[in-house]
Amino acid sequence: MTGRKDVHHDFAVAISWSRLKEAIYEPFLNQSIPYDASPFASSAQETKSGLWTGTSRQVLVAAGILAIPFVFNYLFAVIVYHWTNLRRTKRQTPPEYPAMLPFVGSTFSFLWDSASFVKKATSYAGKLTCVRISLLVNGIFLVQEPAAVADMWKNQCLSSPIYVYTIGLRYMFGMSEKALETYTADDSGPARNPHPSSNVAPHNRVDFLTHDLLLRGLTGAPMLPTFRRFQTIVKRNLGAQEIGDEWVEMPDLFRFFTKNIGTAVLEALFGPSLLEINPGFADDMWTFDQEVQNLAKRLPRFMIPRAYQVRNRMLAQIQNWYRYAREHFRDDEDGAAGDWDPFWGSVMNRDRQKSLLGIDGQDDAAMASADLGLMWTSITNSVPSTMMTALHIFKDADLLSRIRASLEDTVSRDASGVELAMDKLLSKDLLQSVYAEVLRLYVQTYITRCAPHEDVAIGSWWLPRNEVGMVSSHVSHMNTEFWNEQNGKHPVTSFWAERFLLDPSDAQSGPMKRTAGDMTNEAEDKAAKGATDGGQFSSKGLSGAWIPYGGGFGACPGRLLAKRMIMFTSALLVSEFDIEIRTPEFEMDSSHYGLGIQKPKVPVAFAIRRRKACH
Ligand code: HEM
Repeated sequence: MTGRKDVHHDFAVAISWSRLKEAIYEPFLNQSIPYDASPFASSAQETKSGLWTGTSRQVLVAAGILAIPFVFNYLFAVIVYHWTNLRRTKRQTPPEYPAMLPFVGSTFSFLWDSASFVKKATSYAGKLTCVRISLLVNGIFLVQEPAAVADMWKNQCLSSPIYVYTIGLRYMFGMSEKALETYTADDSGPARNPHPSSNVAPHNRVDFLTHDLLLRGLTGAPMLPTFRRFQTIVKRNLGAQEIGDEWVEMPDLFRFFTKNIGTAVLEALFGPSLLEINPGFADDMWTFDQEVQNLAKRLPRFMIPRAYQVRNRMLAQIQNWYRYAREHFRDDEDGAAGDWDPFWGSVMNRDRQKSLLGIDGQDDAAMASADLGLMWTSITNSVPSTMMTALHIFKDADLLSRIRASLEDTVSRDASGVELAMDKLLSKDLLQSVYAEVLRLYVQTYITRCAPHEDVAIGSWWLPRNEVGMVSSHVSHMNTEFWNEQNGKHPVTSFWAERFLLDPSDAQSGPMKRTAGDMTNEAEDKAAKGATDGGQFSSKGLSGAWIPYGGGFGACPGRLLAKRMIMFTSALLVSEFDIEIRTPEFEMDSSHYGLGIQKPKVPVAFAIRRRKACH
């Protein structure tokens, strides 16, 4: 027995080949010892356990031998990683983040522990950096160094989201491989002029055509009519709720928002017909949203049947809508239907039909996948962010009364109801700061770029040609090197309504961290007294740091509409209703990390009543 222990001990201390051989062969040798002549086993039971010990040790040792190349490989990767970071030269490719398992690389950590893995992988010596992570199929570059992120937005070659489009359309929104071929073949870029090295036919420039239609539809002339529809529908939806002077208890704030605000987003953008002919569509959207991260992880149908069922149902409902709208919509040669009609909603949808169906391989089914993506993006980002803005305001009585006071010159009422002057509302400092802080705190999205034709300089690194660069908004938003935390009083992980208010005479104010050297005497005095006079909303200098909407030419085309929807809805609720939050403490859910905005993990109960001042 002692001899066996020694073998184990020696193996652990020094891996010597002769000992390993001995350890592997010994159990076989033991098997040949006659039962009754065995010096070790005195019973059948003991023989069995002796054999078991031997076999398991053999397996362990064999595994140990097999692991040796992996261990060396890992150690080598660790050395290269540190070497590259410590001896950085200008314009080098970001180093590979060491991963124990070859082929699989960091896949499991990236998919199942994203928040902490991405945070860990993208910081070196306490600062944000750029790094390559290897995944099952290929690798991606995580880009977090602020200068590199800012360059991602500036460089026209990096403005195409086509890579993430193809991934999203294939795995999340169910587009067929045939239709996807045009997407994967398009290397012409999203700009009006195609990349000089690209040979894609003009009618197949799906990247440009999609982006251009979205920009025109969501930031151009049709945006305001869409927003006005949204205002009318929200007021109609809230008016239809049975809420009077008495408190009404409700179990789930998110449900309240999906019902009243989510349907308003859908109806304003896509018209009432979509929801009228598919009464379950809005609810299906939230079921789909619960499942979408499983689809993004590429889990097969038998593991997540509900995800595939709800997706199929929604794709069929969208195609129903096309048929209905085609049958009922009438326009004349002057385009009298204008920017909005009840069948297609925004003119953008009519234009998308005309343009996108002309692309090779596209049909109604492919179009439905693209529209499901657009619908999901528009509603699942704006509803939770509106809810979190309102929730923070109503949770804090002092903040609520300051916001109410600031909105006094914005609200007017007449016989037809309440009106909010949007030009004034959009420039309210405190409300803008709350909105910006909510997006900073809760948006957990990846912004993905790829330059198919050339290597691109990002900060002091190179992003190689045809490789995918990805920025996590959350990592940038939690950068303690950048954000002002007022010496720990307002950590980046917590909500601070005034974070984006800059008072020039107060060096402790503003979104960015400032050093003591920046302070004037007056500012030092104020800081010592802890005084703040408010200040003005400021987003100056935040281009590589506050990135809830991505950035540059590829930035979210819905951002202007989203800001209007969030600020309008919050202001409307604040001026028309009292809300008491009954579940003040809750955890936020990070399970959608990379795909959008956090929501509370549990239903947030609340009570609501119409404000007496509003009658
Ligand atoms: C708070 C709300 C929202 C947030 C945080 C958000 C965030 C984002 C982000 C991070 C991107 C990627 C941008 C990039 O690659 O640089 C994006 C893309 C996009 N967003 Fe938004 N979004 C919001 C609301 C909306 C709304 C309301 C719409 C539609 C009405 C919309 C439509 C889109 C579309 C269509 C894209 C893809 C754009 C393209 O590829 O050209 N988003 N959004």
